[in-house]
Formats: sequence, structure tokens, C-alpha cells
Amino acid sequence: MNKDLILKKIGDWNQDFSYPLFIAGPCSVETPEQLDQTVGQLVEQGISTIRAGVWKPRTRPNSFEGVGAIALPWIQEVKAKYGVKFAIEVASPAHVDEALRAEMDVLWIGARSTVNPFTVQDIADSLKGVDIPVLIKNPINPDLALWIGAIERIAQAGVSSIGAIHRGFSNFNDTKYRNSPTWQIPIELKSLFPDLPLLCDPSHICGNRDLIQHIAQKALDLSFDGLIIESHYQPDKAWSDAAQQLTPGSLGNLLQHLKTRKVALDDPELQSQLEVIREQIDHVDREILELLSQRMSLVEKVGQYKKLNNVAILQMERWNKVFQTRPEWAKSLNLKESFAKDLFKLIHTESIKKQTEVMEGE
Ligand SMILES: C=C(O[C@@H]1C=C(C(=O)O)C=C[C@H]1O)C(=O)O
Repeated sequence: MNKDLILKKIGDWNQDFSYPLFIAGPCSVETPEQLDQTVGQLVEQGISTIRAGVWKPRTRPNSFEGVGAIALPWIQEVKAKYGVKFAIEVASPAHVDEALRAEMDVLWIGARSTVNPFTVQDIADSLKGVDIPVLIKNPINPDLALWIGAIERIAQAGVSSIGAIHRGFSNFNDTKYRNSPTWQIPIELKSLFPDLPLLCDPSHICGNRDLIQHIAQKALDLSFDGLIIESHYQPDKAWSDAAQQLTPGSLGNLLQHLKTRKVALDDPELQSQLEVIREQIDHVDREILELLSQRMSLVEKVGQYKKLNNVAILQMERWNKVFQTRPEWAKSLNLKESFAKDLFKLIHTESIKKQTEVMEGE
């Protein structure tokens, strides 16, 4: 992975954007009237960058696939009327070409395109020599390397203003979210590329407008640099994604209730109080690792007995007992059972690796 990517914070992009960057707009452009009404109302709520789908990648054929390029002059009209910037999704060099000719301000690459390196490379090639901000949504599957690969392809084309959008990951409808947030993936992205602006798309994570506030707040709590939220002046009549769109008024209300957090601690008093607690955490972490090392030595010893006596490494009866008791112990210590389960699954996998080394050793 190329960690030397040159990425710019939003404040250093080639155009001026407010920070945090709040982008809002309809899932799809439907009619000139719908666009005008929605944008006009969003501007009243302080939104200055609008999103809208022109070409829509839909799961099944014969559903509404966007009105297509006829929307571009409608967009140009509202841009001129309200003085807003406009972001649209592109999925092919032809889309890039039309979007640039229509003077769009921001392009984004959708999750279903990010999964395909051929598609991303084609889009990247069509962007050579053009410096427009490009936002790259995560691939639909939780594959961080694929997301990074798409960012690298666009960066290598010479695009200097790049952002990532976390829109959640496909699931089997077994969670309350349309797309699972799986926060560890964007957090890992942010830790690998601290300067990469990261936006959250709570609309596609939630699939339901009632959950959006919570996810939007969580994103800001995790130091995301902005949000991209679907909004339509008549959400229930929307031609796509009706359940997750907010009216501009509700969106304004949501934004007003969001708490924007400071990224750094600028108060020296608070800083020194945190330092004291962080030193204690360092100490506890050290002890956790010493105990894990002690546990691993015992596991190794058990491995040696197994080898001597020709006994299988994986002992389900014992493992089931460990896996049952530890979450109970955790609960009594005010820790989540699910956390203990995940932790002990990791520990068990490492134990098996260690005993395999013992078994295969001389
Ligand atoms: C340590 C052992 O080997 C394996 C590792 C276990 C563990 O890490 O707790 C439990 C059962 C075994 O699958 C053992 O048999 O006790």
C-alpha cells in the first residue's frame, strides 16, 4: 500500500468549502421543479454544496435509473440561481466528460464503482489533467485495501482534492442499518491517512430517516470532516430512496442539534488532566500484555504435553467452557459479553497458532 499519497485537508482544496463540509440534496434529480424547490429550501438551511444523482446505479433493472444528462442544464440553472456548488456521481468516462462540460464542482465515485478497479481506473484516466474535487465512497464490501486502491488510482491521475465517503457496508439485512457502519474500517483509513478528508453518508448507512441523527453525531464524534445527507422537499414522493430522505427543514434541525467536537485539546488544564489518565491507561495496557504473554506461555506448555501424548490441538470441550465462562466473568465486571467473546475468539486463534508451531517444531 502506498502510504506516501499526497492528500490535502479540505481547507487546502482547490476550491473553498465550509468546514465541517455539509453536503445535502436529493437522492436523484427528478424534475426541474423538484430540484429548484429542494435546493432553494436547502440554501435557506445554510447548505451551500448540493448533491444529486443524475445517473443512478440501481440493484434491479427497470427501476428508476436517474433522468440522465437532461438534468445537467437544470442543475446549471439552480447553480446560477442560488450560487451553490454541485456534486454528482460519475460511473464512467462518459459521465465524467458530461459532468465537466456542465461545470459540476465536485464528483463522487459510488460504492458500486469503487469495488471495480477497471471502472475506477477508467474514471481516473478520464480525469487526467483535470483538477476537480473527487469523493470516493467505500466499496460495498468491507475491504479497506480496495477503498485505498481507488483513492490511489484517482490521486495518481493528478487529482489533488480528494475525500473519502463512508456509506456503510452491505449486510444480509440482519441489522437495523441498511448498510452496516463497521466503524473500524473508516477509523483505520483515517489512521493510515490522517490528512484525507473523511465524510460520512448517514443516509445510506441508515436507510431510514429516523436513525440519521445518531449516525451523523457519531461520525462527528469520530472526527469525520463532514456529512453528505439526502434531502428532498417531498421525501415521501421521492422516486428513489424515499425512506431515508429528510425534508430540508428536518435536515436543518438535525444540523442545529449536532455537536461539533474539537479535534485537538486546546485547553492545557484539560490536556494535563487527560495526560494523567492516559499514563494510567499505558500502565494497564502494559499489564494486559504481560498477562497475555503469561497465558501464551501456559498455552505453549499445554501444546508440549499434547505433542508428547499425540493429542489434538483443538479441544472443543475445553474451548466451549472457556467461551462460556469468560463472557459471564466479563459481565460481572461491567464489560460487554460480546466484547469478551470477540476478544477470546482472537486469543483462541492465537493459542491454536502457537500450539501448531509447537506441534510442527522439532
Ligand atoms: C490451551 C488449550 O488449547 C486450545 C486453546 C484453548 C485456549 O486458548 O483457552 C482452549 C482449548 C484448545 O482448543 C487447551 O487445550 O487447554
